[in-house]
Amino acid sequence: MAKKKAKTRKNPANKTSKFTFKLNRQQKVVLGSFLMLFGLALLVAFISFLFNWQADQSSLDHLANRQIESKNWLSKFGAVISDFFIYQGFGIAAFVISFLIGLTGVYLFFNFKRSNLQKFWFWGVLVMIWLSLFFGFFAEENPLLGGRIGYEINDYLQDYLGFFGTVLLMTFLFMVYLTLRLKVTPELIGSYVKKSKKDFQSEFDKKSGGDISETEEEKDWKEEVILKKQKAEEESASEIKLETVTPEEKKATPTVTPAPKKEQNDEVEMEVETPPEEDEVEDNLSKKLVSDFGEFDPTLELSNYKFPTLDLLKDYGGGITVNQQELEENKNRIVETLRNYKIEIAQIKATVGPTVTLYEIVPEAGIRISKIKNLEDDIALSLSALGIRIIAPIPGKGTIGIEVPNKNSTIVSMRSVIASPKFQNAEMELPMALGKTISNETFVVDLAKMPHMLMAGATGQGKSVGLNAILTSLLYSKHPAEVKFVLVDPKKVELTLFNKIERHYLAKLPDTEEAIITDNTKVIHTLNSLCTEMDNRYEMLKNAMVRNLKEYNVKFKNRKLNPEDGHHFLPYIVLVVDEFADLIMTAGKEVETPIARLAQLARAVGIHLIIATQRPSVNVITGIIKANFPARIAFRVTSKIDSRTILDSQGADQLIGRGDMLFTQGSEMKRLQCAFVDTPEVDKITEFIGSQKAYPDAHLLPAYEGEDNGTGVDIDVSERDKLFREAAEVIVTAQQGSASLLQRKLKLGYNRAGRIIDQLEAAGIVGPFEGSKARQVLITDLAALDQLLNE
Ligand SMILES: Nc1ncnc2c1ncn2[C@@H]1O[C@H](COP(=O)(O)OP(=O)(O)OP(=O)(O)O)[C@@H](O)[C@H]1O
Repeated sequence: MAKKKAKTRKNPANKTSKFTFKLNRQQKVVLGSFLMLFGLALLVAFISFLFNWQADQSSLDHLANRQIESKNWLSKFGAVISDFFIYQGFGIAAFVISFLIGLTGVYLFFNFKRSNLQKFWFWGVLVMIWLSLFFGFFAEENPLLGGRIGYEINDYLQDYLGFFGTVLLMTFLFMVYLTLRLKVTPELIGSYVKKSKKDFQSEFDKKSGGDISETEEEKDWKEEVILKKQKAEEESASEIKLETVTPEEKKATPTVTPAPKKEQNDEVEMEVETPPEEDEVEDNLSKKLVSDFGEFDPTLELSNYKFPTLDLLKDYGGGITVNQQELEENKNRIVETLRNYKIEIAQIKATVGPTVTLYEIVPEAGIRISKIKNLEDDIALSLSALGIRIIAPIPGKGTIGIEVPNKNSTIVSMRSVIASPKFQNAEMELPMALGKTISNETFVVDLAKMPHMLMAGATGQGKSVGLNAILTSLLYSKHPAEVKFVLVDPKKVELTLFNKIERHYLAKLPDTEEAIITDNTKVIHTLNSLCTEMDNRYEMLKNAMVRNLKEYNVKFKNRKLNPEDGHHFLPYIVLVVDEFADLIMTAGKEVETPIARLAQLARAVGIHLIIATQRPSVNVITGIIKANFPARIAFRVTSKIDSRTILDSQGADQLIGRGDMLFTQGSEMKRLQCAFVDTPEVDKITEFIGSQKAYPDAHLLPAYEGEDNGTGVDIDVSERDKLFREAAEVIVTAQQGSASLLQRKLKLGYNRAGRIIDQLEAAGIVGPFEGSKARQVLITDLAALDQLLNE
């Protein structure tokens, strides 16, 4: 039993070796010793053949005649086999064969790892052919050196490549051997030459030094110096040794396990067989596909697509101008105001941004931070400026920040942020260049990481420009195959420009005219369709055994997923909703529920949401929405309450408008000046894209089957799920009509549980869909259920 087990156990060390047939240890020893001796015999026969080949020519013709003797040390066998390998074969290069056969014997006999052997054979045979060609070329008249093969190859090459061509080819092959097999590189030769030069020099020095007689004193001094030098060298060597060797030793220690002592009385010898590793067919297939066709390129269909150029964006010119006088005045006022309240400042520093200047102050020891914070309005009054914001303390800096708006603000052009290396070199999935920070650095974030964003701001403060800036960033960085937008614009005027890129970048419901959604019912349909798309994508991810869209696409590009199984490259989908408040007011739960579902689940499948609203009140941005939108942008809002709703802290009410904004992604809050992109610029960009070759249609989302005609009341009884009854019992017992309950209790996938719920609704067991609440259960107990189902 134990033996059997041991036999089937794999030895990971031998994973790489692949054999076509299996030998046990005894067989290996027998075959190994045979091959070793056979290799030796060949060697003897070959050597002997070199001396006797002419004399043995006649014996070759009369093999059967026992009267005719052969001079070869291995007689007729030796003569025949040598003639075969040397004269008819590779010439003296055939010695390599005897070596390879002998070596194979050694490997088998001592049970060495065979991957090295394969290398020996591969390179051995190549060397043999090369040598044969070499001798065939340079010693054509001596058939023993190049053999027939050398002669023929040389003849063939001379016909096609000529004399020089053949020499060049041989030289090239020689270099290939030196580089790939012997790992000889020009650097190595260089260092070798240097070393031998040094050796030569020192030898020379020694010799010439010996001639000149040194005084005893000089000798002593030299010896001393040499000794010191040696000592220092030894020391430094031992130091280096300590550094380099220790980790290796450390690494080796835990893995070294003492080899089991061989039993002296080995009565029962256990044999461990290592079955060959089976190749993973799929993996092999994908590797083959990749090697044949290269990685899948999703951009191939629009391979001539040209990204919009920078000159489509306007340069609003001029960087930040520092007004020394203004800075000085502001500084004095801040210091004075604080002094009036007995707050002394130890240090003050100003950083000039595009719209605001940050004055960082370090108060004298013992000053309470809250005291400064409370002086916000007083400082604003003394500076007679709006939009003062006090950050006390600035996280991670240990200073207090006072942001004061500049008299003349600078426009941050979209062009400058798109052209910045930060954006151009951003290794992000969905990079968005939002604008510039207070220290005038371009601020780029990844929407894929956020994973959803909420944007609020009173009217005219820069929301639409902000949305355009985000969309522009994505247009400048992503190919139409990689990202699709679903645009919801109840105002009907803000996003219409993007209609031009419908067949490049937009996604829409099938059988709809316009890709940009302006109508409330269509919004509901589209949101539900996105939920279906999300579920479908989850199913695909599950089948592909990956966790997120990025991994899925990598796997698909590597041709590890078969398109015939329904797999295809998945673009990111960015849903942009402008005027969310308007939607919620008119459609309420019908919009909130799918938005909440998408926000909760869609991140892994590459669906990201950007929602903008004028009115960030609590009935618009509900708890569930807020909880799922960690990234928030606030433009200027009208009240502290609005600021709290959107940012969970005040500050947005202190902004100065025109793209001045606060951005938070959870913890830290950043003040930014939003990049400005004007409508004509967006027009030019969409025109540039729209005039290029496009896909036949916009990206189609799954068709939405409305509740009235879809999940319908008339689901065929015969189409009920096998677990229908069981599910009904679970629901009735728990008196809770939720799909997730079924998922947990019956261990089902989301889709199946959802379908069962629909069937339960059709059977009148649960009530209709009620948004985020669980459905009402219409049957009170199991008896009633039995009665209903048996009817
Ligand atoms: N980043 C910015 N830089 C400079 N000016 C800006 C910026 N953003 C907005 N503005 C100015 O503010 C004006 C209004 O901006 P925008 O149309 O984006 O406001 P909004 O918040 O979308 O308003 P509404 O909610 O009424 O649509 C713009 O026309 C522009 O002049």
